[in-house]
Amino acid sequence: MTKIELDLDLPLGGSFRLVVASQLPGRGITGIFGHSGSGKTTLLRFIAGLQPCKGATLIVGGQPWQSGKQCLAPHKRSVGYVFQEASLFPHLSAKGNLDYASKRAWPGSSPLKRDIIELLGIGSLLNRYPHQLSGGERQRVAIARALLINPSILLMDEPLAALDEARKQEILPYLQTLAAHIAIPMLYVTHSVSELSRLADSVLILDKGRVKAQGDITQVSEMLGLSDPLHPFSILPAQVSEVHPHWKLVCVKSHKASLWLPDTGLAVKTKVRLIVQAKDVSLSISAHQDSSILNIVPARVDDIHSQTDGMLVKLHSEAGPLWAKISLRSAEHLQLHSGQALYAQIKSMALSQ
Ligand SMILES: Nc1ncnc2c1ncn2[C@@H]1O[C@H](COP(=O)(O)OP(=O)(O)OP(=O)(O)O)[C@@H](O)[C@H]1O
Repeated sequence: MTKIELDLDLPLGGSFRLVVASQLPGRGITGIFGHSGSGKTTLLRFIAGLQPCKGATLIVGGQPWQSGKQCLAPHKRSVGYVFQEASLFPHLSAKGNLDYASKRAWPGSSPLKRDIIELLGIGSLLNRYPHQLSGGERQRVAIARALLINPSILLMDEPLAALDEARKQEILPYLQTLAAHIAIPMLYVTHSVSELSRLADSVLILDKGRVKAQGDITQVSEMLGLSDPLHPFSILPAQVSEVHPHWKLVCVKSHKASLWLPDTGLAVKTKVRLIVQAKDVSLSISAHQDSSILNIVPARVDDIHSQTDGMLVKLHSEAGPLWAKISLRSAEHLQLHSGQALYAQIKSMALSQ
């Protein structure tokens, strides 16, 4: 496994310093998340050898890329890099771009070219030139090209940021399939929580150059959910337990609760993540039987934060940890207090597979 060990303290112009001492998983997608200017791109550039940092340590799969005085030059690091804009050679077809990479592949066992082409669904595009491809197709070819050099790590810096929503939705399933099939670590920089919740197994959250949290996405979900304090949300891991064709609903089990969602064709046992916006959770003292809301779960108040536009309530619910955003009037009406037992009504939630 190509585990990544990082230890760097990098002062950059002004008062900004990037300080990271972490170990990142050797497989799957690790999301690098943080506000603009938090140091995400600088971290990828350091790993690629493009951003020098004296005294830092970087061990990739047991190989020291930087340690003490030793520092591998960028061209000696087996890194695949995918940027926001697909940087394909415009004078080469998609196939020409891929061949360029395979001729320069690092030695060692690598996935087959035809498998990478298939995983990214670009077989029918090979004879086209970059200007004849859509943004999403160009990006899929760019990812294939980055993988064909047989890298030890794939670095992706906001690879979907330049695409419209429809193109993003088109490319996400390919990235999910890649992560499941390619046995190298992929570091994925993004501002998008929905991309993170859909793709990342583990997350490193940067804040002003420091690691604010790191771990499995469910371990850091509370921090992620508060990354925009005005629009908090919760991430709940769940699994489809039942499909109900008559109601056109599926039932998912999240922690101890069973929640109902519109049927989008998911099979029983499919693992999903639910994103629940705090504004979509309301609270009641009793479990209303006469409500059209499908999902009502017992909960206990953990904490209450006063915000400019209402109260943010941290709940321990049968579906897992939940944030609810309610008005000050409702909080007073419910006589809200820590430890109080009540019911959380989840009005809607997004599902990412
Ligand atoms: N070569 C440099 N010299 C001086 N300062 C730099 C340099 N490169 C980056 N910075 C500063 O370091 C900080 C982190 O930049 P970085 O590009 O890593 O952030 P980011 O999290 O990727 O931001 P964004 O999401 O906007 O792309 C910023 O304040 C930036 O201005």
